[in-house]
Amino acid sequence: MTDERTGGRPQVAVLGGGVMGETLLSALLTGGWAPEQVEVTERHVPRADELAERYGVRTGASNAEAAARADVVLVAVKPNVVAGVLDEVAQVLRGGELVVSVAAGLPISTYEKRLPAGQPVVRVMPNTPAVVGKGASAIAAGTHASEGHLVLVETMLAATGLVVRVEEKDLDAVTAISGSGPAYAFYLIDAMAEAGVLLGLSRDLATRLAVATVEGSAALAARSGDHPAVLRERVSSPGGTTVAAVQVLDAHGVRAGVVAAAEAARNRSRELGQHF
Ligand SMILES: NC(=O)C1=CN([C@@H]2O[C@H](COP(=O)(O)OP(=O)(O)OC[C@H]3O[C@@H](n4cnc5c(N)ncnc54)[C@H](O)[C@@H]3O)[C@@H](O)[C@H]2O)C=CC1
Ligand SMILES: O=C(O)[C@@H]1CCC=N1
Repeated sequence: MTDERTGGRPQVAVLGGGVMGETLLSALLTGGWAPEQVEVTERHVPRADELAERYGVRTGASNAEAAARADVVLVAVKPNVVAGVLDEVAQVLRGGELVVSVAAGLPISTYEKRLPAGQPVVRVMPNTPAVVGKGASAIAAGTHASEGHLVLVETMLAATGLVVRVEEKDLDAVTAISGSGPAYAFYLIDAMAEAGVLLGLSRDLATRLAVATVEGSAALAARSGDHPAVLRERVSSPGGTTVAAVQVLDAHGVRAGVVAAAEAARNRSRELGQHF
């Protein structure tokens, strides 16, 4: 319902209340959606109860029932579950609803084949820092999605952080960089903290220093607009500690490892799409 009683906001059904479903639910509520304008389906009943309690939203197990009440159907289940969920909701869609999916790898064309003809679909690749408003999401329009649908998705994601529009062909690469990317950053933080402990710092202090350093470096990179290599050079005093450290990172192939990791993620994203 998009009338005045709902502040112009469409009714949203979030299908799947896991990590990403909860993140998007929380972003909708932060972005001005009222709890009664959002509904979550979740197969695992204790988890559904937890979300109802925490956010005051209606929860249930029936994807079809929630979709029948919704203007926007937001698919947030694992890729291997998406086909079954679409078959459930396709029966009740009236054609005007927007279907949004965050599932990794699955091409828009496969949604369009399973849904009623002409159904608007927008694909999104978000990431978990969205839960603190520091996420990075890319969105791509399906065949029948209009400018208005993209603007609506941008509004829905407004509280999550950066939102960019991309062509769908780029979403596997986006998944490899920003979708999976928080795991690379946490991997680095964990390794830095572990190194601090090895060097004699307490784990608490080492972790706080590592987190603040990565957070501060990201903020500096974002604000300065300088190339990351220039920012790295500014840390590197001639004959000092940083060049000694970076030389060891290079000798261990860390840069090549990051590139290979991203390629593996991109390839896995493609594979997920093929098993739809
Ligand atoms: N976790 C992440 O960082 C990101 C995840 N994604 C995508 O988000 C989707 C969800 O991933 P996560 O939230 O991490 O997984 P998750 O496993 O935490 O959440 C999936 C939820 O769906 C529920 N579920 C399973 N079958 C269902 C059904 N038939 N009807 C309703 N609920 C059902 C599960 O009980 C679970 O709570 C995936 O497609 C993934 O590719 C996209 C970007 C980032
Ligand atoms: O690991 C995954 O498949 C999902 C997609 C991007 C981040 N998490």
